[in-house]
Amino acid sequence: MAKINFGGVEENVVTRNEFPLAKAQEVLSNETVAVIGYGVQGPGQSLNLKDNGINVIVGQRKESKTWDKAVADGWVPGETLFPIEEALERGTIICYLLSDAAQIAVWPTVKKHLTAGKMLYFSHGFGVAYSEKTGIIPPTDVDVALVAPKGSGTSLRSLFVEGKGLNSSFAIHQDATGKARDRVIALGIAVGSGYLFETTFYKEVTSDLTGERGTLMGAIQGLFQAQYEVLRANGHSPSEAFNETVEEATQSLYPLIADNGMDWMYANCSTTAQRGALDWKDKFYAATKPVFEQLYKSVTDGVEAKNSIDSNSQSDYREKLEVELEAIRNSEMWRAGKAVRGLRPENVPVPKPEEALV
Ligand SMILES: NC(=O)C1=CN([C@@H]2O[C@H](COP(=O)(O)OP(=O)(O)OC[C@H]3O[C@@H](n4cnc5c(N)ncnc54)[C@H](O)[C@@H]3O)[C@@H](O)[C@H]2O)C=CC1
Ligand SMILES: CC(=O)[C@](C)(O)C(=O)O
Ligand SMILES: [Mg+2]
Ligand SMILES: [Mg+2]
Repeated sequence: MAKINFGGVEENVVTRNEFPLAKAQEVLSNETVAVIGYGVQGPGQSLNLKDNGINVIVGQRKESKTWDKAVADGWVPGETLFPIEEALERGTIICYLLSDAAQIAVWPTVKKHLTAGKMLYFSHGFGVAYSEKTGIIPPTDVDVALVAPKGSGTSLRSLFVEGKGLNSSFAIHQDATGKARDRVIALGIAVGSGYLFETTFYKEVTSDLTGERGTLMGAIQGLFQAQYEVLRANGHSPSEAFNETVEEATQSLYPLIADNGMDWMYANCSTTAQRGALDWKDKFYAATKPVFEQLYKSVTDGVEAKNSIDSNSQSDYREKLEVELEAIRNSEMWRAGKAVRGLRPENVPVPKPEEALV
């Protein structure tokens, strides 16, 4: 493992240099990796594993949209695509990539097929860390570990195809065979991770629930909406408000942060912007820090896990979700956003020269 200094704190990480793909292929050479679930992570991880030369099969409910998607992606029924129970039977490593709520429902079936020496793999600490709520308590004679890609399965696949990779955490909950560490790191490399950092199931779930409710998803919509509404209430057009709130962020300034950090983004904006941003950042920090503290407590108190399980286990979960997403989609801000995206130069057809002259 490489020791890397992150802002003054040394951590052990694994990169493709210490653990090349060839080593991952060797570690997994006698395994059948069964990816259970073909939602968001399932396709990304299974296709990357396959393209990396790993023996992988997919287990998915028959007669579901995602079964059809798996077939469209090249998985062959009866050869590499099976109903869940058959895949569980065939797999020596079970990648449990159903939604966290579905993992609770299907657990009794999974447990039946966890014979000694197999590995149970997750991409979230949820099921095991909240075992008193989920009932997921693996038998003691199997390895239990996780690789949690820090991003959507959609990006895991698209970055892999571009020759890049998402960073992932990994954790070992149970090492029954003495090989859990090699197995999980091999899987982490083979699913297309950038670098891997070590954590525990509990730390993974508490940080992940915080991040997605916070800056990654929840906070960002709240922040965008608040600024957009203030601009609109003061007579700015939707186009102006959307460009100053979202489009400039995602198209120009956030990619600069991604490339070289916040100070570099500031340094590449005007002196006027720099002064204002430096003056106002502390006010936003002070306003939001208590909310993040409240959020973290809600996570560690188990409230967030309970809310997720309660709502995601309902049979009409998808319909209710669609109503809430529809409300966001239909808000003026995101309708304006759709129009703005449509006007990006790459989305505007180039007129033929004679038309352009008219
Ligand atoms: N969505 C993402 O990009 C990320 C997900 N994760 C974790 O990865 C795991 C998988 O998450 P997603 O890919 O988002 O799952 P998902 O919500 O897309 O669902 C995956 C599959 O579960 C199946 N399913 C749902 N209910 C079922 C039931 N009752 N019986 C049988 N199958 C059922 C669906 O057909 C689907 O193929 C979770 O632990 C999640 O927290 C981790 C990082 C990112
Ligand atoms: C994409 C990801 O890692 C999230 C936001 O934590 C999730 O989908 O659960
Ligand atoms: Mg998450
Ligand atoms: Mg996450």
